[in-house]
Amino acid sequence: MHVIKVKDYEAMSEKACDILVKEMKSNERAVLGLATGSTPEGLYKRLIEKYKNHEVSFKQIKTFNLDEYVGLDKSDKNSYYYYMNDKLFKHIDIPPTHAALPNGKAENIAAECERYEKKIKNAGQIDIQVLGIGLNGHIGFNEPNTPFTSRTHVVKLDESTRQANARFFHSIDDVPTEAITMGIATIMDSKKILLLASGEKKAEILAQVIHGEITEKVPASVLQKHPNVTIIADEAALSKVKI
Ligand SMILES: N[C@@H]1[C@@H](O)[C@H](O)[C@@H](COP(=O)(O)O)O[C@@H]1O
Repeated sequence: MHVIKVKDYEAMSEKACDILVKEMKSNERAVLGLATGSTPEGLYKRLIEKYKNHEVSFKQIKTFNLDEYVGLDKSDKNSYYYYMNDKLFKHIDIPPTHAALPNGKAENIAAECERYEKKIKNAGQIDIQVLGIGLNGHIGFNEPNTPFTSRTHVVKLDESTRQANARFFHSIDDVPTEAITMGIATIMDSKKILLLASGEKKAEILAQVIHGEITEKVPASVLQKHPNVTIIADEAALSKVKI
């Protein structure tokens, strides 16, 4: 794992943007894996700037998001579909058919998981997968004890994850109980992985991910086994890591 320590959230976003732009410049048909949450918002703002300054085009880029809540409509402000459209897609020239998320409103969720996994496979490998990290070490919505061999599947969300994400909803009762997520093996198939972390509240879990045992109890610890992982984290998030 290559760890890049930066000063703060802005510097993390800047560095992540540089890496994605470099990838898109070297391969205009790059396949990007994208994440939601607060962490990548600064990255998306910068990518929009780069697009507006004609430095990059997304016309031939394909994207796959990690996850989506089950049961939320695309028009629901808390769906990841809405988030991605609002924070990135509607501001750039990506063809809507190239920007994929799991469909959390599919009638048959199991079939939807299979369809999504196949769609990723058909696009070839994901060139760079962007990840945030949950406080319990989840990546995508792969909660602790998800098998490392998992493919896209439906998950029951941890109470701690629902609590952590409740800030976006009216109340905790409105937070969905299930989600569709790329599996850990799906994520590990990516050629490169970029894990972003900012803030003191990520310090404990990040230390476990970098120095701890590789265990399904800490889903992100699997990244130690991936040949090309870059962690970009700020000083606060790395405050418990010796580097
Ligand atoms: N499913 C998402 C994850 O993909 C994300 O990494 C995590 C951390 O979110 P944040 O970046 O807001 O800390 O939250 C959610 O649960």
